[in-house]
Amino acid sequence: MTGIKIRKLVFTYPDSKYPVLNNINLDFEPFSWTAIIGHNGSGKSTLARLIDGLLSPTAGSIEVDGIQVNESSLGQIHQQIGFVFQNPENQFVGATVADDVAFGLENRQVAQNEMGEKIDKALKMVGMSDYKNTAPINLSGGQKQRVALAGILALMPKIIILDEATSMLDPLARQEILSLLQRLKNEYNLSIISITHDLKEIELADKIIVLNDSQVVKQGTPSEILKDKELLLEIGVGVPASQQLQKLLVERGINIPNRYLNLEELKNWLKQQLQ
Ligand SMILES: Nc1ncnc2c1ncn2[C@@H]1O[C@H](COP(=O)(O)OP(=O)(O)OP(=O)(O)O)[C@@H](O)[C@H]1O
Repeated sequence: MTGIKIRKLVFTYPDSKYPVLNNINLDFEPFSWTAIIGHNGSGKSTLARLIDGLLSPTAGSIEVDGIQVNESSLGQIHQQIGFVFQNPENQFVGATVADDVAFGLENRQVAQNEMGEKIDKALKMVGMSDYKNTAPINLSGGQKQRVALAGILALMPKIIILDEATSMLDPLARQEILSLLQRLKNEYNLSIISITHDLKEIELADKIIVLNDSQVVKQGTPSEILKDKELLLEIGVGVPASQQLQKLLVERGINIPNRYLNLEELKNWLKQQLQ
């Protein structure tokens, strides 16, 4: 079980007067998908870096799976957490896809005779076995993110943090990588934390955390958060198309359910009404 417990967390960058995060209390349930949303500069990436121990809290505490995140526990924490960033190009170090996946394993000093099997398994998990000997530079954006993911999965983390990991992908590649992550999460009991501005990605979460003005201003399920149009506009996420359509239907006097419906649910509801 890998949950994360954050208590009274404060973080101020050394050259800044004001905290980026101020008195944050949060729980991330094990095996869950949590989306962190908020406008640019609201502290989402900073929070992720604090969870991974890349930054140290100014005050307060973070526990990952019962282990306090601090300098002496960094090795243990990094074994549990894998990061996927926005631009996969920045994550590549190997001349081939296989070399690249090997990099993290080499850092962990995995024995040479176990390496091949682990690389093959990770590439199979992300559907990239056929590209083992390809140079990463020759892959599409979606394929690059799959390889970056394989490099992380080879290390068998329990938590994957996606820091705007799908933001550079086209809609199809984005959908593919999100479906892959959903499948992997269920198959391997992973916890996912996704920092995102993308509504499709937000909808996948079990829980959404909204950051604003260095605080957690709201937490809830996608249906609770995505029907709050004012909040979504304030943090620059935009209002889901289904919500805009729902509003239009209500204005036309159509008696539509008073809860959040995603596009698929709205389509099905309309179909039923028209039968
Ligand atoms: N290394 C740093 N030193 C000083 N200030 C920083 C540093 N990194 C980030 N900041 C500041 O901290 C605030 C939060 O940044 P952070 O990257 O966590 O926000 P974010 O919500 O992830 O933003 P975005 O959506 O644009 O990625 C911003 O005001 C940013 O300028």
